[in-house]
Amino acid sequence: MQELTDGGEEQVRIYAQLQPNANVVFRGEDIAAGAPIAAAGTVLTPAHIGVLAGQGIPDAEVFRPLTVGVLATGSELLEAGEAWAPGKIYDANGIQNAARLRQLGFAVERTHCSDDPEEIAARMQELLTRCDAVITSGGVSVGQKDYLPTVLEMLHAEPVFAGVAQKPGSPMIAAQVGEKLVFCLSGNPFAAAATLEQYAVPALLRAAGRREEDCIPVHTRGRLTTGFSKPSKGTRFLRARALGGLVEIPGEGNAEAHSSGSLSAMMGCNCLVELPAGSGPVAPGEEVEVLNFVQ
Ligand SMILES: Nc1nc2c(c(=O)[nH]1)N[C@H]1C(S)=C(S)[C@@H](COP(=O)(O)OP(=O)(O)OC[C@H]3O[C@@H](n4cnc5c(N)ncnc54)[C@H](O)[C@@H]3O)O[C@H]1N2
Ligand code: MOO
Repeated sequence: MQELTDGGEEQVRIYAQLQPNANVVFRGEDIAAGAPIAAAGTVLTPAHIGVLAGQGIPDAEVFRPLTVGVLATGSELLEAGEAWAPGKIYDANGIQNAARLRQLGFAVERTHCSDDPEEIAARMQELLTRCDAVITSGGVSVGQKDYLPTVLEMLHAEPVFAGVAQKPGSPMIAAQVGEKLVFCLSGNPFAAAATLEQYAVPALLRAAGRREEDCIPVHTRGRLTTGFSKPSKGTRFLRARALGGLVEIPGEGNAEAHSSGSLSAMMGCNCLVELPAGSGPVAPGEEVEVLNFVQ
């Protein structure tokens, strides 16, 4: 290296002993000839694409991106931008679920409809003809206008499971219409977001061709920097931010920030904290189970 000389042009004094092959990059040093670059089912990151291009490989065989139909149900729903009227709320679930699915590489067709079983069935049928799977929100519980169970029967859906023993999102339903998966999530916005991560995202990513271990939220343990004041009779999932082994539950001192109907505390969160059935309040310094959102 010229920094290890006196810089002489005609005669040069070299200050360091040369080592054979020092500072030489050998052919095949980065990737040996014939070595696999990525196993089947690997998500191609910019680094994978860079390595492929560096080997002169212009294209790679990939799975077809799946299209997911996102249907928000509820006669109270308005599209953001529409004029508000009494009794109405803006559709947050549809847009949030669609954005999350797009972030994971899915194509999305999004729409919303009223609490009318014929209309829900028609919209779901349309989405099923064009999409590989459908995610709905709202109308899954036992209220008079909760028609999703009826609609699934109308479409001769095969149940996969109905109900999950947790808060939030307990009344969700997973079913198959023909070969296609349908997830009917609760209308409460945080319940929809949490169960999308826990149940729909892993199944859809697996169907899209990802390796199984890359489809499931990774479980880690973390130490709380903030607490949660309510006891948990059943299994409870809280939205949280995990970084470097520390976990912050947002909205400290305000358990209502964690109600299924509140969404804003979800901003900036990257995981769910699992509080087992029968837990009391949790305090800073305690260790908790963390489910990291799939990247
Ligand atoms: N008798 C019982 N009632 C309820 C039970 C139960 O076990 N027994 N479970 C409760 C739980 S837990 C949940 S979760 C909800 C789920 O109900 P639905 O899925 O039928 O949800 P909706 O009533 O349609 O909506 C709930 C809430 O969320 C609002 N919402 C709906 N869609 C959207 C959207 N796209 N964007 C924003 N907000 C939305 C809706 O207006 C309601 O306020 O059932 C309980 N009941
Ligand atoms: O499951 Mo519900 O989301 O607890 O309100």
